[in-house]
Amino acid sequence: MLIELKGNVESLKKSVIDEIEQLYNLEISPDNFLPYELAEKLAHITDKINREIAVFINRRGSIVDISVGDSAKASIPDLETRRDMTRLSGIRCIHTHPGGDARLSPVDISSLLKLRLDAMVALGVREGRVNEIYAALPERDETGIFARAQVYGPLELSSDGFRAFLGIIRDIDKPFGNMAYDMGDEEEKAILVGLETLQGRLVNGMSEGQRSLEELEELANTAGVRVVHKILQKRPSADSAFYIGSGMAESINVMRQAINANMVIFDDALSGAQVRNLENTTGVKVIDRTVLILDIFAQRARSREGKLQVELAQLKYRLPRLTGLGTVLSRLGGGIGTRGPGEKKLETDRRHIGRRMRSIERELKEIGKRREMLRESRKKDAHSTIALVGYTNAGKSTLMNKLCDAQVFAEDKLFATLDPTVRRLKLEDGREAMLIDTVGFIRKLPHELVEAFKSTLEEAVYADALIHVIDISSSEAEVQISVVNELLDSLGAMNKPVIEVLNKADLADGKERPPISGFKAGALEVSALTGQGIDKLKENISRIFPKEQTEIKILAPYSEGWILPFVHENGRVVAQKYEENGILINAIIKTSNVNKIREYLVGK
Ligand SMILES: Nc1nc2c(ncn2[C@@H]2O[C@H](COP(=O)(O)OP(=O)(O)OP(=O)(O)O)[C@@H](O)[C@H]2O)c(=O)[nH]1
Ligand SMILES: [Mg+2]
Repeated sequence: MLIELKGNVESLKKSVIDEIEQLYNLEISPDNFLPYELAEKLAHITDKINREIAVFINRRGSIVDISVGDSAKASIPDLETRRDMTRLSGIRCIHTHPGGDARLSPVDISSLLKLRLDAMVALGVREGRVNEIYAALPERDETGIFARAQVYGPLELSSDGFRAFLGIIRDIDKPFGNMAYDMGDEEEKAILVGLETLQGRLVNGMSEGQRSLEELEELANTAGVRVVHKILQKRPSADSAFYIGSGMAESINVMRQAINANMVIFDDALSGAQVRNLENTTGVKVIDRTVLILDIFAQRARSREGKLQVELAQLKYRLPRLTGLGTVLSRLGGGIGTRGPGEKKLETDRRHIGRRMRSIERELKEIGKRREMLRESRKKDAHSTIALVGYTNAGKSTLMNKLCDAQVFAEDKLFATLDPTVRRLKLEDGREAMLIDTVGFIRKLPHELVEAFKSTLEEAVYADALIHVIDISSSEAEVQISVVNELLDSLGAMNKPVIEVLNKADLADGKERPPISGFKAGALEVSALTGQGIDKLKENISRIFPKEQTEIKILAPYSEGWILPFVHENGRVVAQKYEENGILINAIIKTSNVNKIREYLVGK
């Protein structure tokens, strides 16, 4: 399967294509201008096929493109959009000349300047070896334009000079004079695009399409992208080729040049073909809501399990869309959509993806088993478990901190929590429950993510009860409630007591609350921030576990050797003391088990 190989490849043997594709896997250190291994491999392949191969490398050392045939045909038009015209593209081209003569052709030089490459390097190949090397670096003219080239050569592969090139390139690339240019050339500036397909109900004067787009902006901000424009197109349904109308796609191309945007983010999941078409027409990187959410998760995942889950979701999403995202994204070399958990670059090779997915799934299964054992041991502890669920940013973690006097990370950003966190919750009557903080929900949550986070989400499925945290200050509360309920339902987590909590009541204080429905009459107003309503909430929590556990004190005679193991098995021993006539045990056990040892109870 050919993924990113371009140019004249039809007549190549499968084995050669494989060999060329393997080049993508080469580890290239950012300070190695011309890796020895790469040069040797290129020479070897060139000798076999008797044709030019061009490899494009960015400054981080990633190969962003490979093309076979004539280097002049190796077009990388998207480089234009990457940076200001007064700066270099940050990409160098290393290509071969079969026949041994490495002198650069006029076409080589004009490609260098036209594409504002960092360097154009030619390897003359003779009998499978690098015979000689020529390299050209661009130079600015008086006005700062890259109009000339400085040619170096003939050089040898072992030459130390190559190392110096990287420094020279950095110097050349320094901003010229007082030319105005955007310091944040790595900053991602996006146009957001949504669809208004159905004439839904207006909430606070906004349609569902508008509100979803607002949320997309929040997601973009969370991911570190600046939103420079938002478009909502009214259409009866999404276009299969472009999602929006093709005319609209073309006008986005004009618009993004005018306002200097370097990416377009769509509010729904796009197919690979749609991404490809949209990227071709708009001339910039195109991503969708799913990629954005996955990117946020990738940035935030901390635990091994979380990281694996996110990577798996990313790969699942990517696999059927490789032709779309694979080409342009990888060429652009970075940013949203290319990051894996921990800044790892995502795999773009289909076979590798398959292999990686299987290995992640295996490891996750192992971790899942351990999680299950943990759950079992909690059960044995006779501890009831309560899971905090709710829309992202509703205040789940803040509430957990208040209830348990804990210091769980909470932040006014989406998806602050990814890993389920467990804390002990002391109830007024001395009993204890385990409180579990979970990942927040969001509308249009990518199903790849739900799938991958199943074992994490299962914490909610296996909990004895749920606390559904609702941000009552949000104008979106109603939609958020139904999104959460639907997701819980689909996970099969609804068949248990649910306490609904209307959080952030402090913000609504004094203000008329918009009429919101969708929650139960008994829903409790609280503020996780000020503590308002928290005691009442604790009472409610105690009430849903009617004496499931009881604290007992017994004296087990030494003749009744079964008692201590029985208590251990069915509860949690708080203290035990060996006395003259037996073992004095303090324990918390399930109420249903008290009868079996009732005759040994000693007061309370
Ligand atoms: N005014 C006010 N702000 C609150 C209250 N509860 C939480 N917040 C704020 O809301 C923001 C989100 O809180 P988190 O506790 O991180 O929300 P979360 O539900 O855990 O969010 P995710 O983990 O991202 O799903 C934070 O800035 C909190 O300070 C509240 O009762 N009143
Ligand atoms: Mg949280």
